[in-house]
Amino acid sequence: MVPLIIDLAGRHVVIFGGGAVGLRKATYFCREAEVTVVSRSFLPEFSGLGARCLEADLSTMDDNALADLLDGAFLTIAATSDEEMNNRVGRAAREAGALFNNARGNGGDTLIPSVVRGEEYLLAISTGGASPAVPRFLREHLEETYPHLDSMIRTEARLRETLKQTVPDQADRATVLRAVLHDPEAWAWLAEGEDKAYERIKERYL
Ligand SMILES: C[C@@]1(CC(=O)O)c2cc3[nH]c(cc4nc(cc5[nH]c(cc(n2)[C@H]1CCC(=O)O)[C@@](C)(CC(=O)O)[C@@H]5CCC(=O)O)C(CC(=O)O)=C4CCC(=O)O)c(CCC(=O)O)c3CC(=O)O
Ligand SMILES: NC(=O)C1=CN([C@@H]2O[C@H](COP(=O)(O)OP(=O)(O)OC[C@H]3O[C@@H](n4cnc5c(N)ncnc54)[C@H](O)[C@@H]3O)[C@@H](O)[C@H]2O)C=CC1
Repeated sequence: MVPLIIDLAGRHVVIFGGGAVGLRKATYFCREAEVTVVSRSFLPEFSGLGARCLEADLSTMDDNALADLLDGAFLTIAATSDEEMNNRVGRAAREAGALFNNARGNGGDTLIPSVVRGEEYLLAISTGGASPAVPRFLREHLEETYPHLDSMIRTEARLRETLKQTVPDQADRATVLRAVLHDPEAWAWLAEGEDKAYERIKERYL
């Protein structure tokens, strides 16, 4: 498997299962895709989420009706508690040419990672399905360890532009940028405010 970062604006994501897992996946995709959730029951949190909710039971749905639901879908997710039904959705998704993620059952061709996101970065973490508790642990660890990562990225970007004009050798520029990243005081300054930190970093390194 290889990681991709995909713009889902205007794409259709169809999720089966209105429980806690379906809700987590729907929340994840609702921020930019058009999401339809199909289930025989829905947790109350689905109202107000912005997803289209269709009440239906897969075990009484024929193959044509299932294919109709998947028509034009970019990604299909099976998150019901019924493994057989999840696998059936997977077969239908393949026929419809949609990507498929299975929350339980035969693995699909797509995994949903843990995501650490800031204004300036996005990290996706996966164990390839081996131990989903680990990506969550790492996400929480990174969020706690680097609360000022956005500020550091903006500061490095500013510094990089300045260095390009003042330091002719590329290797020397890279050394400064790496040194700032490894400087615990630089991180501490960033916690107190970005502009002031930038000035102090310039004083120390330029
Ligand atoms: C294969 C995969 C398919 C898929 O759903 O995409 C899958 C499958 C399963 N997960 C299960 C359980 C748990 N899942 C989590 C958490 C997350 N699971 C996610 C992804 C994935 N889970 C895919 C591969 C991920 C990878 O690459 O490693 C995350 C990253 C993203 C998301 O789902 O949003 C999200 C963290 C989000 C975050 O917080 O950052 C926790 C931890 C917790 O909630 O505290 C537990 C309990 C602890 C445990 O069991 O490990 C079970 C039931 C096992 C059982 O019955 O015992 C199955 C089914 C099975 O194994 O058969
Ligand atoms: N991938 C992941 O991250 C995780 C996966 N799981 C697994 O995912 C599955 C779903 O977990 P939860 O959401 O907690 O379960 P849940 O039981 O709360 O929700 C299941 C949903 O599927 C619907 N459903 C079941 N059979 C259906 C059918 N025939 N037709 C239409 N809808 C149907 C139910 O109405 C319900 O809304 C479980 O099998 C669980 O073991 C559990 C934890 C994490």
